[in-house]
Amino acid sequence: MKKTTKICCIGAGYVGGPTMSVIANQCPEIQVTVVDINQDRINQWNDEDLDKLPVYEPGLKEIIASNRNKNLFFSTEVDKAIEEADIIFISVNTPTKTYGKGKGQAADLKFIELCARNIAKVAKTDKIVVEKSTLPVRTAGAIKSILENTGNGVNFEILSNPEFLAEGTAVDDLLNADRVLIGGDDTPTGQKAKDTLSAIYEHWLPKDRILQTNVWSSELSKLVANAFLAQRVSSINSISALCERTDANVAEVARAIGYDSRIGSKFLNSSVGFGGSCFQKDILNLVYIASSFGLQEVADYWEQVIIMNDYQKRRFAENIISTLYNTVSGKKIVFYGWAFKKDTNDTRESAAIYVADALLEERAEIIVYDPKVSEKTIYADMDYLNTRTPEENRRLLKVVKDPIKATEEAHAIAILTEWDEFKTYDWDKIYNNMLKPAFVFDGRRLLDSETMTAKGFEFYKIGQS
Ligand SMILES: NC(=O)c1ccc[n+]([C@@H]2O[C@H](COP(=O)([O-])OP(=O)(O)OC[C@H]3O[C@@H](n4cnc5c(N)ncnc54)[C@H](O)[C@@H]3O)[C@@H](O)[C@H]2O)c1
Ligand SMILES: O=c1ccn([C@@H]2O[C@H](COP(=O)(O)OP(=O)(O)O[C@H]3O[C@H](CO)[C@@H](O)[C@H](O)[C@H]3O)[C@@H](O)[C@H]2O)c(=O)[nH]1
Repeated sequence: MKKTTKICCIGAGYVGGPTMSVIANQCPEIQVTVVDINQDRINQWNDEDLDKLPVYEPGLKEIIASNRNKNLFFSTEVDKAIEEADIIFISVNTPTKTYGKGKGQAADLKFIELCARNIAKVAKTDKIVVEKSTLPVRTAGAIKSILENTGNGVNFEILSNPEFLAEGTAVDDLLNADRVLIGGDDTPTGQKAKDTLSAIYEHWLPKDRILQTNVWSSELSKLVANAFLAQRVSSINSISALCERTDANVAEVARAIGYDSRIGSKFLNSSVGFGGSCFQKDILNLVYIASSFGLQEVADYWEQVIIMNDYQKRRFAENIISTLYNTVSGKKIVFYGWAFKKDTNDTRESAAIYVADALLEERAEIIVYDPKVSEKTIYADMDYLNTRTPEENRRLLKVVKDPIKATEEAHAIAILTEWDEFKTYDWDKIYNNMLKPAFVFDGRRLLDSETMTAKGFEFYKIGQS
């Protein structure tokens, strides 16, 4: 009888969970086990109530419902899953370092190293080890060294297979990936490992979308893809500031340039600034790598993308303060949205956090409504900044479940996430609820200026005067 292929994925987060669920769904003959050291997270993945999964992604709960405990398992038994697996994906977090050399820029690889050491300790048979996490170029070398020097003499092939899914569209991105990148050695065993991994994706993707490269190109391409995408957002955001001074409209400019097929129309939506766990972290990592090779001009070039993003968030907050007669002290400002983009419950590096912080420094009172983000997460985000005490954060910022009631006696509304439901609200009722003049600051260019102005609002939209 043919032996069942077994996959273990270490790290049941925003990447490990959805990626492995889709692999299990598309490859019924493969057994997939996703492991994590965080017992709470695993409990959530195993929760009977599919609305309690730790990651919200459209289409995900349906996939989990039809595969969980058939060929898809979530567990804390890390060693057992490693031992049994033929292929091990490492999908743990690689945050920006907060200490020591490279603090504030370099990727913290301690979780990766722990995984490598654990695999080396436990593995008794040959394994393919796949870097799914985003890693600095040449990390595979470090993993290889740990595995070969501390292992039990078994053979490890190390592949780089960065993930390109975007949150909010993870399932669709996985099912219809533009490309899958597989980096590995050109040796016969390296080629065999690349082909084994490729065969998994070939279950649902055409072969010509699966690119094979050397390991270093694959690792670097992931950082570069994110840097290019973020650069587009910062570029259009820089132009939004100019539009606000010149009566040009950033959407019209984006459309006009996007029609040029060399430029393309995607990723030109001006906003309050990009967030998410990846863009900033990966660019900082690129900046660190470039400067550690003495390429200061390269480092400075990419750092500007972050500087522009910080400027955009600051500019949005400052515009609220100056428009509200240069003081927001004691004024009630309602935040519509806290997630870093729509259709996700993820708030990492969300612009909302930094705008809230700037307004709280000016003693505003903030009321937050987000359809998917919990009160606990919002307070954790604010406390993490360490700008003020947790008690002050809870006194000045409230989280509510009724977005319309929240606007009673409010001085202003700020739109921080582009949730579709905000477009469907009864804005006449909201107008009546608010103090006058009723200000709306649209950081996502979600609402129509003419309609909002006709209703009586003082309406400000990023990138439009
Ligand atoms: N979030 C995204 O959209 C996205 C997309 C592409 C790539 N990435 C990259 O993928 C990686 C994972 O990102 P994420 O958003 O899923 O992170 P995450 O924080 O959501 O999940 C990581 C998980 O790994 C677990 N973990 C850490 N060390 C462990 C260990 N030694 N053993 C077992 N479990 C361990 C943590 O408990 C956590 O649950 C990062 O490198 C990130 O840059 C993320
Ligand atoms: O035109 C745009 C496009 C995006 N954004 C913002 O940019 C941030 C990132 O958005 P997006 O890239 O859609 O989501 P992520 O989940 O962060 O995905 C990025 O980061 C992932 C993690 O590395 C990669 O896998 C994806 O390919 C890459 O798109 C969000 O705050 C968006 O609101 C804009 O402001 N304007």
